[in-house]
Amino acid sequence: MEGFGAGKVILLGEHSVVYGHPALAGPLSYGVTARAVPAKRCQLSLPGTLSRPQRALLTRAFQRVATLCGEPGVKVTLESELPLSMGLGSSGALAVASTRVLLKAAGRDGSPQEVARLALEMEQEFHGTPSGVDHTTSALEKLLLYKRTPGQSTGRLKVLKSPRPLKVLVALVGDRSPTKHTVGALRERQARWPERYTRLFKQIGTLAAEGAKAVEDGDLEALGDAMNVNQGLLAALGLSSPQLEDMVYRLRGLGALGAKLTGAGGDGGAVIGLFLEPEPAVKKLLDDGIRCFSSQLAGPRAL
Ligand SMILES: Nc1ncnc2c1ncn2[C@@H]1O[C@H](COP(=O)(O)OP(=O)(O)O)[C@@H](O)[C@H]1O
Ligand SMILES: C[C@@](O)(CCOP(=O)(O)O)CC(=O)O
Repeated sequence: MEGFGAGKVILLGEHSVVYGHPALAGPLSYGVTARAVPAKRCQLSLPGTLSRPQRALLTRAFQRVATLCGEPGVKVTLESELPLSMGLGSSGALAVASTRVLLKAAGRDGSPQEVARLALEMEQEFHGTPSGVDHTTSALEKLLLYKRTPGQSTGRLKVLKSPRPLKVLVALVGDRSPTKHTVGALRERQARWPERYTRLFKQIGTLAAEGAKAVEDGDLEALGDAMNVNQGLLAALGLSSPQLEDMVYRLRGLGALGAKLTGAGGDGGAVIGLFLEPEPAVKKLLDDGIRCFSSQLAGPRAL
């Protein structure tokens, strides 16, 4: 038995989404697969390479969703294609994959909405107070405009249709930045200078709403411009780094319509570039030894 949870990229609106503003996010084809085999009791099997605190965290998170699924008698193993804490939603994907396989083991399929509702239990263990955008995008596997309900980790969403293929290049740079730390450090700055930070969050939320309209209108140039402006605001919030900035400028130099960090940011993480055709840029970066790949987030696919 298997369950899959997709990774995600945020095109516009990370961090401000935590404060109740909209974000535009889409699913990756890479993700996490959870596999279950019959066992005496419900358990998560983990590789010996994980540290003791990591094991404890994962076991706790798994147990929360296992309880809700009625503790089916299975042993679950995980296989991830996503780098950890690099902005691609590995924890949300893990939560969705585990939830899907536990539901299946309990004899239920579960709608994407139900999967998202249950997976939140796990995601809360990783993030504390997630906006919900990661695991919701992972469960629905659609391009979404998502807005958190104040004080909660669920929200309202609109599934967006793109008349044009929406293709991004994703490049990985620098060291891991756990989301919990980045969100926590920003929370301290926001608490100290609330008006200044609230102003920036609002502006980012407006960009996300404008970006969603640009997607629906097929105006990729307008979407790319919103991404570039969003990057400037993320840097103003203290979420970028020299390595992330270098990659942003590199992708723009390679023809990206827009480029920005995606996810939590920090010292390192993922940078996305919106391209009409990303493959030549992917090839160039791979030749230079940079970890990267392309992904289509929405829109018509070539036959
Ligand atoms: N395959 C996995 N194996 C073990 N832990 C994982 C796995 N995928 C995700 N995690 C957990 O999720 C955390 C990463 O989540 P986070 O810092 O939110 O970054 P992101 O979601 O951007 O990858 C890891 O520290 C770990 O606790
Ligand atoms: C920074 C944030 O907006 C997105 C984090 O994404 P990731 O965990 O870095 O993939 C946090 C959240 O939405 O809960």
